[in-house]
Amino acid sequence: MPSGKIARWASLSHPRTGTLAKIIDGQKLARALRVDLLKRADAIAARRGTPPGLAVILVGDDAASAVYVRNKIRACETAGIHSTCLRFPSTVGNDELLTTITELNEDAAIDGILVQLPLPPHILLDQVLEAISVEKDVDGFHLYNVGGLVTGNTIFSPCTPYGVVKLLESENIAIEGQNVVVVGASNIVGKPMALMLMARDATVAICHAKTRDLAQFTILADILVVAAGVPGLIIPQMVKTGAVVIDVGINRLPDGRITGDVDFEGVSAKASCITPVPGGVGPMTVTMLLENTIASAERGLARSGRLLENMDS
Ligand SMILES: Nc1nc2c(c(=O)[nH]1)N[C@@H](CN(C=O)c1ccc(C(=O)N[C@@H](CCC(=O)O)C(=O)O)cc1)CN2
Ligand SMILES: [Mg+2]
Repeated sequence: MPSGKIARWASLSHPRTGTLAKIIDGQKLARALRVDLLKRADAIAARRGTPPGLAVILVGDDAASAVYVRNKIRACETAGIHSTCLRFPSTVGNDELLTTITELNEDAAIDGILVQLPLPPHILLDQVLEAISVEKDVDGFHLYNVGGLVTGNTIFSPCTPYGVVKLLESENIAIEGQNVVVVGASNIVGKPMALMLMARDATVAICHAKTRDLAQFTILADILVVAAGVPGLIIPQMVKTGAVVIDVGINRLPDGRITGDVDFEGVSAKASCITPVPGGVGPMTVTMLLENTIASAERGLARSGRLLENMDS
């Protein structure tokens, strides 16, 4: 059961058409998915003698990044993934990062590599992301994988939008033919989210900081995905009755608590389904990182199996 305030709303809620939205519990789904991930990781370890491996590169001393990385490392432990965190001071040179990534690309025990964002401004972000082997790019930030979202050839989907798709699927929420409005056009959430939903035949509009009269778009959304980084941006008047509302925002309040981009209590009275913050999309982001890492290891095994077959024939 969800805890605290979430539990109070969950107990009052009823599906889809009621006056209080159903709360989509990302924590619960993440826990359920990790049971299966652990089985897949164990199967990989049994076949190749080493568990799936993830390398995380953390640069500088951003407190939030350190927390996210710690959570990823802990999540790996629960899913049978071996993880290693390589920490660098904020003064690290671009070349040192590139050398490290090259070594990790060649390391057979490492199936996934990610560079925690944001990076200090002197680091050439594009160069660093492009240095990661596309086959180990478990964040899905490499240009090849980003481009693959357009053409349907991506190897890894970026974790946050992938988590949103899983949440929608878990609730049997139809995507095909639905009007989707994505608020926020970042490279790591808004843009890939829009592409992934287009690939599932939704009609998608992307709004952003320069959009005039945001409400005229959001009010049309059957599914509203909000990743703007503006606390309380979405109020009930901006939401169609019965809409599915996915809040990807993570904003830290002065008292240390985190809140999303959606007025949760107000919008819950209008939406049919809604994700809370925390406990909605966030836990799914980390779970999809585990999924991508395990999928990478499975693909590696399939490749080496094919190689052996070719040598036999
Ligand atoms: N290399 C990457 N950098 C960043 C990513 C990313 O996917 N890859 N995304 C964000 C940060 N992030 C993961 O890295 C992330 C942020 C928040 C959560 C999360 O679980 N949030 C919880 C609340 C946590 C809290 O209380 O602080 C929730 O919403 O329930 C997961 C992952 C930017 N950088
Ligand atoms: Mg959340």
